[in-house]
Amino acid sequence: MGNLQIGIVGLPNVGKSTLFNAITRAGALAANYPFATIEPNTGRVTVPDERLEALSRVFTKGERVPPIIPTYVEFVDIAGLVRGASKGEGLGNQFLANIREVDAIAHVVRAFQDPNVVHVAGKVDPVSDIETINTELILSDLATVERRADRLKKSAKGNKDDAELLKLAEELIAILGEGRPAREYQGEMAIPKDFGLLTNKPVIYVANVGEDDLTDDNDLVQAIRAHAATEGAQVVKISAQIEGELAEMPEEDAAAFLADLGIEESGLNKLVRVGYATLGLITFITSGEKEVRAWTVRQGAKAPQAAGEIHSDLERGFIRAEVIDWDKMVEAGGWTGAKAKGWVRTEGKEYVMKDGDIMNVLFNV
Ligand SMILES: Nc1ncnc2c1ncn2[C@@H]1O[C@H](COP(=O)(O)OP(=O)(O)OP(=O)(O)O)[C@@H](O)[C@H]1O
Ligand SMILES: [Mg+2]
Repeated sequence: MGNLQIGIVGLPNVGKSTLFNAITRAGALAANYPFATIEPNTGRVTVPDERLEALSRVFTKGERVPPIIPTYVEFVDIAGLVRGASKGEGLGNQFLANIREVDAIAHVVRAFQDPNVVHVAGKVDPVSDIETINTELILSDLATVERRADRLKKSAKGNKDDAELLKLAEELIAILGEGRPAREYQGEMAIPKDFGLLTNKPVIYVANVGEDDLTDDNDLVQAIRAHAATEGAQVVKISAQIEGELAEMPEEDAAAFLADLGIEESGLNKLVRVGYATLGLITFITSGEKEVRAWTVRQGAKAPQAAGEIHSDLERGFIRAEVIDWDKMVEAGGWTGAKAKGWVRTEGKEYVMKDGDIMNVLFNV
């Protein structure tokens, strides 16, 4: 399924680019004034996975250490949205198009009190901020679906598929028109990806706090959590500023720094992990002396589909797969040992992949 893509939204000056910089270390301009981000930016972060390191050690032969090829999550940073963005206020609306294709939305909410950083609404009120952004996303989707419905009205005559799409579009217009997100649509049709709706994507709220508030939830974070709970959405608490500092450090220093702050995991790792969980994604691994590589599939994916991630030939010509749990492979010390112990299973076309499976595909060309 390629890399998971997450679009970053939020009001101006809430810390989106600071977070994005931490992600890419690319130095997109983060500045203390609204609309610092005037170009769409895409950056990527590796999905942290200790299993790959353990396997790379297993398959090391003398000097030859197999390279680790992780999976990535891509983030798209856009300019802050203000009230009226969907109607052309500010710069935000033109950039919404840049996140219509992403898989999920990270909604950054300011939960730090710093009088030196200007808030566009003049006060820090996360629930009101969230509602402002969500309203703009809904209005933007409403405009998108209305345009689509207009086109469908012409093509629906005599075209059954388009007639069904028109019905769907009209149901969506009713929902969005009531100020509700498209994900509340309960009908039987799946909303096609090419509708390009924003409010149909899963949202993760990112509560951006100051470094003193990383351990205990401040009032602002509590308010964000309470709001997210009403939507069934996850909250990841981070300090975008601290993430920037962490991104610059060697790994051991970063671990010590996190311990000093009293937290176990960097905010970025948490965000990536929650993103995978929210979208129901799992990782499988291909592993040997040549390389140790992670791949992403949706939960429920069967072996041929997983093989297709590696190459379409492997899906088309799939015969069977040799599968073993990654920790069994580490214990056995390689394919030969694992086979001798009888730990390598033969799985067919109906096998449902599990997180942490190592797979070797046998196929016909
Ligand atoms: N956790 C934090 N604590 C304190 N200050 C922060 C924190 N996160 C970001 N800031 C500061 O807030 C200001 C705005 O940050 P940033 O440029 O990342 O916002 P933005 O959301 O990208 O804004 P825009 O929509 O205008 O592009 C910067 O001065 C940044 O250093
Ligand atoms: Mg920015």
